[in-house]
Amino acid sequence: MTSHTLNELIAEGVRGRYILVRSDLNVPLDGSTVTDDGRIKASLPVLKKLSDAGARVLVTAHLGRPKGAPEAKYSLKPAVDRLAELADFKVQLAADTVGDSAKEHAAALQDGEALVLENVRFDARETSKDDAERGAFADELVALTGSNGAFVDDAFGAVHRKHASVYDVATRLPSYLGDLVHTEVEVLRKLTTDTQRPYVVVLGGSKVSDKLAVIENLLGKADTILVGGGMLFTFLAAAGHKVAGSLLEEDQIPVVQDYLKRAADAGTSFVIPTDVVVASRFAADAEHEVVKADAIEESAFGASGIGLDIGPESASAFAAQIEGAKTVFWNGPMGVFEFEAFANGTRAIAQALTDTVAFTVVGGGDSAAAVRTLGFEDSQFGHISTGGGASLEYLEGKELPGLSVLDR
Ligand SMILES: Nc1ncnc2c1ncn2[C@@H]1O[C@H](COP(=O)(O)OP(=O)(O)O)[C@@H](O)[C@H]1O
Ligand SMILES: O=C(OP(=O)(O)O)[C@H](O)COP(=O)(O)O
Repeated sequence: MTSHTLNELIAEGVRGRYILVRSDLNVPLDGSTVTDDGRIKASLPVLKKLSDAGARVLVTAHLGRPKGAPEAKYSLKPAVDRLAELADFKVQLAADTVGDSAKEHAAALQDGEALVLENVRFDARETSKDDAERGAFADELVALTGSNGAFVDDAFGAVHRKHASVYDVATRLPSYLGDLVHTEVEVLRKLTTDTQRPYVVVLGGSKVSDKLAVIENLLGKADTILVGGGMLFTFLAAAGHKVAGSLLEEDQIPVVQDYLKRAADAGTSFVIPTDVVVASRFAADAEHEVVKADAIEESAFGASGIGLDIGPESASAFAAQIEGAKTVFWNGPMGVFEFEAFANGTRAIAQALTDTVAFTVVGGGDSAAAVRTLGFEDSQFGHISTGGGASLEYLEGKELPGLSVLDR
């Protein structure tokens, strides 16, 4: 990758210029409280560097997956409030993304100040598959930078998204690689060019179809894939088991059956949980019990039971695999760790990663939040990446639109 860097932009001079920065401020919230500010802290250095150099910083970011229209629960306000607390320069939030509020606040911005535009995904054009629609939105974002603007992509967690604020703005402005993206890519490059084996990949979380797609290119690259979190139920269903009310992507069952068929020839083995924690409902205080993975419907909750964590036997089996590994990449919590009763699987995996001598990388907003919430320190892991899907797609060897668009 031979992109222009933020330091080159600073050397060119940014005082008084509008610099558009894509950050990843997609943090977990409990109501309006940020429960893990890791991504905000990781985004701050680039914003500060630009502020210190006198730029007028326009920040774009997304939060959650709103459906292309404003929705109060997806406002960036909690994230921006936290950013403003941490920053030693003025940070404001516009009430819209490219509307009157954004234009007025941008026009009033002083050197060294930052304005965060409201959630880019409040506009359906941000994520459109139609190039012209995304382009029109990108034009409106770029117009806020006046005649001498530039773009810095610092949102590592979103580099795998061909979205207007990630990709299309970079085709319209002189564009630069942010320091966070640079650091993340350097670590992952090392992991892919000099992979020490056995190489174990642990997958979980709730973005099931995104992550199932990634497995295609991990076959043959990873020695072992440990399957937990929401996706494990699609694996169980693919093996012919009933999963009651658990998260299930029915249309992905044939895809998983195909992976299972090809795994041995590809030299990759899957480890699927043998026991699961099943709950009566999706709640912190739900009744729950451990059952065999092939007997989920036989729990006390019958067909309405929901699998919310891997069981203790599976957690031990996963930990043993991790103990024997030389490289471990982990994305996606093993269960609904936000509820203490269903955090044990995730805790066991985090513990195994901290106990092993292997090089360990944890990727993903919620995975990083999980290890911190459960009391682990960042320094106990080889690297904590701000991007889950992004780092998985990098490890797959896929071209990432947010990176390739910055290539000179
Ligand atoms: N069995 C499960 N059922 C429903 N949700 C789950 C399950 N296991 C894990 N999750 C949820 O997955 C979410 C994180 O998923 P994801 O966004 O894919 O991870 P990351 O942000 O680390 O990439 C967590 O909020 C967690 O509660
Ligand atoms: O949270 C994110 O990704 P992750 O859960 O894979 O770490 C990024 O902010 C990207 O969000 P998206 O997966 O809704 O595009």
